[in-house]
Amino acid sequence: MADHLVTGSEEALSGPGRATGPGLHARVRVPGRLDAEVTAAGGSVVAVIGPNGAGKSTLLGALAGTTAMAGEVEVGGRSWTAPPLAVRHRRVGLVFQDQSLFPHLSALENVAFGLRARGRARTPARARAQEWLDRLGVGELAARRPRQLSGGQAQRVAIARALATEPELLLLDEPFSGLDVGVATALRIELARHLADFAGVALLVTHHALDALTLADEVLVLDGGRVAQTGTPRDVAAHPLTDHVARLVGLNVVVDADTNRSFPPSAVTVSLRAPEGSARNRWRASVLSVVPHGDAVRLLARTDGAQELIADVTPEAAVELGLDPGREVWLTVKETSVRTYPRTASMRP
Ligand SMILES: Nc1ncnc2c1ncn2[C@@H]1O[C@H](COP(=O)(O)OP(=O)(O)OP(=O)(O)O)[C@@H](O)[C@H]1O
Repeated sequence: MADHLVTGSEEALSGPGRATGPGLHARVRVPGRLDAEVTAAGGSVVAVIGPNGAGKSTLLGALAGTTAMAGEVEVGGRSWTAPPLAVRHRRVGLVFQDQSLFPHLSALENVAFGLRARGRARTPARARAQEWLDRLGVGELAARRPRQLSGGQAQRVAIARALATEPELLLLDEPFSGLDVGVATALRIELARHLADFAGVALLVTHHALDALTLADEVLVLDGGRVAQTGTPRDVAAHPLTDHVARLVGLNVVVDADTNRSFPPSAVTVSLRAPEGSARNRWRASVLSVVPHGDAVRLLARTDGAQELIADVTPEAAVELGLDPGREVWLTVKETSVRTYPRTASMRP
């Protein structure tokens, strides 16, 4: 049975400033790679997160029609799979990490290309393309070829190209990776503005908690080709069900029978001697890495039970305790810092 995801909540539909348009319902099966169901309301932004190989790109490829799948895809109440709709007839806008702009075309021609393919005459297509480049802040670069653009500029052109055709589905596969932090931040803010006006469904594959928290209305967590969790960014960040998401949002999660127990790294005490307290809240562990983290030092350690936990300690404590990789330590957390929640696959009914 496919895992089930319901995204695009009532709040997403009525949320401030969100345009609404065609929604998405898909049940996607790609043997050995993905078995998932996605429902998202028009105007919603769904962050797709999960570890490497989880099936994120496979999901986007199946929706775009470039990856063969079984199941169904329905956009705006119209089936794209029965009968199969050719890739070029799917109203999809794609933005990838490596931009995928045509190298022999100028920025303007790249954006106009999609419009021309949809039957617009040359002059209006070029005028519209220029408008979109202007909106993305790269209007003055219209005549440049992709190789004459910086990574951030090229990604702006790619976003302009994707949005210019007014797609029903916008698929963004790690659009900020490979960009400098400052450039990525500026582009994230810019994209948030355009997504607010976007009436279709946007799926954003990302490895960054910040993207999910700032851009998305809903989060879909994939793991091993299955839907591991769905919910609002706030739900998922507060109650991560997978180690991957726990790491992404900077929390420790330990499993205890039918419950997850989560706690922040700042709540973990590190000592060299076995501390008092319940076995539930203390672990013997070996230090794996020690890195600066803001004003603190972040320690990653593996417990005797092979669980990886993170702890933040002061730089003084790190020196005093000799916290180098390989060091055997005890980790303790106070019960009052632990949040307990069920190990269910969805936070929503
Ligand atoms: N063209 C392909 N043919 C067969 N299997 C593939 C193909 N592309 C990916 N896979 C496999 O499908 C599974 C899902 O891969 P996918 O690329 O969708 O994961 P992902 O979540 O996007 O990962 P990443 O974060 O590393 O990009 C993996 O096991 C992968 O090895």
